[in-house]
Amino acid sequence: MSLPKHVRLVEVGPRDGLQNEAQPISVADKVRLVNDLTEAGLAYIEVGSFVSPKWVPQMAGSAEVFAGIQQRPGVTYAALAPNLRGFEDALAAGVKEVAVFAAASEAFSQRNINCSISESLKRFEPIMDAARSHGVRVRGYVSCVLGCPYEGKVSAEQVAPVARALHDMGCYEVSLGDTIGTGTAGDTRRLFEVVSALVPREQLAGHFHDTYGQALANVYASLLEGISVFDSSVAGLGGCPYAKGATGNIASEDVVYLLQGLGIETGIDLGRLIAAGQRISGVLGRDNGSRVARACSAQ
Ligand SMILES: CC(C)(COP(=O)([O-])OP(=O)([O-])OC[C@H]1O[C@@H](n2cnc3c(N)ncnc32)[C@H](O)[C@@H]1OP(=O)([O-])[O-])[C@@H](O)C(=O)NCCC(=O)NCCSC(=O)C[C@@](C)(O)CC(=O)[O-]
Repeated sequence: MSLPKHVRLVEVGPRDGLQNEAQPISVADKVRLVNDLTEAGLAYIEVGSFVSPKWVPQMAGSAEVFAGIQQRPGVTYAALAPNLRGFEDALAAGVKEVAVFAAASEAFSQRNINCSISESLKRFEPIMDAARSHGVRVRGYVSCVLGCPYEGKVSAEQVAPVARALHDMGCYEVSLGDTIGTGTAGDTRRLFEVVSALVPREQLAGHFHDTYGQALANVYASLLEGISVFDSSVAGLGGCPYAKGATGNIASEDVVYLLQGLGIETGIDLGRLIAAGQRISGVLGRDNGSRVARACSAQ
């Protein structure tokens, strides 16, 4: 299969990245990050989550972040919604695209959203109905597609029916998340081979965490499988509050560098992206998790 000419990056740093930080982050810093990412040319930014603040305190204030950002026409600003309440709060905040999130492992589903996989899929149905009537697009996530922090190895055959259920209920795209970053390039190729029998490849995305240093290899393996949408996080921010030991998402800067080297367009200004990552890393007082950003900033 030939490589795609264009890849779309879904920037999840402000959500998946910041949700895991222990220290409080001001609304102003979140707004600045989203605006910086817009300036860097990201066409899709996941800004926040309308989840319970008891479960994920860092995402409290997502409505204020939406109110503060400068939205550029043509850019999608999205949020997670775990239930109808979250969807309604997102709608009230003016959100035009939401994401629902399920898991391929029962134990993770319970720890993350306090219900079984099948209960979660039922919970999404009223969101899909409400989204349709308000013209809101819905993206779907499946977590733990290559491994679970509680159950260990997860097979592609466990993932495929969950991805299909999200697709069948109307999610226009399903992102497959290697939540704990244990997957290898071989596992990734097999995952997309199996899942694409039930969901078209053009409607699948890859979401890789870099815990074992395999994320970039997994992006490349996915490209070879015809996948052309990837979730990534500026400065490699992130982890998952319900996946102990999971490190950051793959760094957006590193993915852009890989894609540029392959002659694949993203529309992203790497210099501006690096600057955005340096700034938020400074705010958080942590090392920049992007190797490309670290190397470029050292020059
Ligand atoms: C789903 C629930 C709410 C169920 O949690 P629950 O406790 O079963 O829900 P409940 O309906 O019994 O409500 C409990 C309390 O939460 C409130 N509540 C209920 N819903 C909302 C809402 N939408 N917004 C704000 N508050 C809400 C509700 O009002 C009530 O408040 P109380 O009466 O106790 O004061 C909870 O488990 C939750 O919020 N979980 C979110 C977990 C999460 O955000 N995880 C991280 C995102 S997933 C991820 O990172 C993986 C991904 C996507 O990146 C891909 C990958 O890497 O794998």
